Amino acid sequence: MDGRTTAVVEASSLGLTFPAGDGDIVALSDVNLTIDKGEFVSFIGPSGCGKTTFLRAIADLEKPTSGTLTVNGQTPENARKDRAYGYVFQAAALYPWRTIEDNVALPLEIMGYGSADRAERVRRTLALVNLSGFEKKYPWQLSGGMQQRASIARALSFDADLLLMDEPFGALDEIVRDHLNSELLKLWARTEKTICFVTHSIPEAVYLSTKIVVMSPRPGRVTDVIVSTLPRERPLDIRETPEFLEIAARVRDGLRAGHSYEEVV
Ligand SMILES: Nc1ncnc2c1ncn2[C@@H]1O[C@H](COP(=O)(O)OP(=O)(O)OP(=O)(O)O)[C@@H](O)[C@H]1O
Repeated sequence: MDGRTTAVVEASSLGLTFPAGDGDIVALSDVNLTIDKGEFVSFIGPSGCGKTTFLRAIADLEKPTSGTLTVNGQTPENARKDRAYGYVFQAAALYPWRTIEDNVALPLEIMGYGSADRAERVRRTLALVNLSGFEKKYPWQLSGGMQQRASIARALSFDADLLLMDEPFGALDEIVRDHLNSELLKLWARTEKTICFVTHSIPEAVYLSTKIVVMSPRPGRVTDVIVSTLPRERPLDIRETPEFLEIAARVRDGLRAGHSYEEVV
């Protein structure tokens, strides 16, 4: 961070095209977006609108083909080298032969943290996601929701300020998802991380976010950016309030406007 800006992610006229044999695929086109420190930003839109590509570009896993993208005021490559982000995938992607604590410690091992520091960080991050006491278990001994919490702990273990989460709760049933949503909000409040979160769920996006980015496909672009008027502290029953439903309706309208039903098979 250069001290002049609080922008964690800044995209300006960002475009990203994948070359393909039968014509290029424009995954992102003219994306302009600022994500400030401490924001919780959700990306919502139909399949193929470029949500994952945008997250991967922030993480320096894809290279933009036009425009500019900065992360903490730096190029994505330098931000990656600075360990600016933790990444949480849809599947927990834990190694089955490693215990939960050894899974969480893995990035720390790769980054060369000493064993005492590793142990302390594993203890602290497992406590953050309410998994204290499960250190010695193997992933298959935990429920899907607990596995996903372990993968969040792994992403948090090296203290990155930015957390990139690609549909982390998409495969979980609704009750577990509700629970993890409210836990994630508490974790966000406690840690003051900046979170970029991909989802297909309107209620999830509205419940979690300070800002909702609505995207549409072909080419992938941002069609609406909704700044939430909900308070930061959100009990689950906030989802029944008129204010919540109003934001959800605006997201739904944005999704409808960008959706071509003819192309759905
Ligand atoms: N490595 C790649 N090579 C070619 N095309 C790609 C590649 N990665 C993504 N695409 C294409 O880019 C577009 C955007 O993909 P992306 O995965 O970002 O969409 P998404 O909004 O995350 O979709 P979903 O909700 O299904 O995960 C899609 O048309 C996809 O097929």
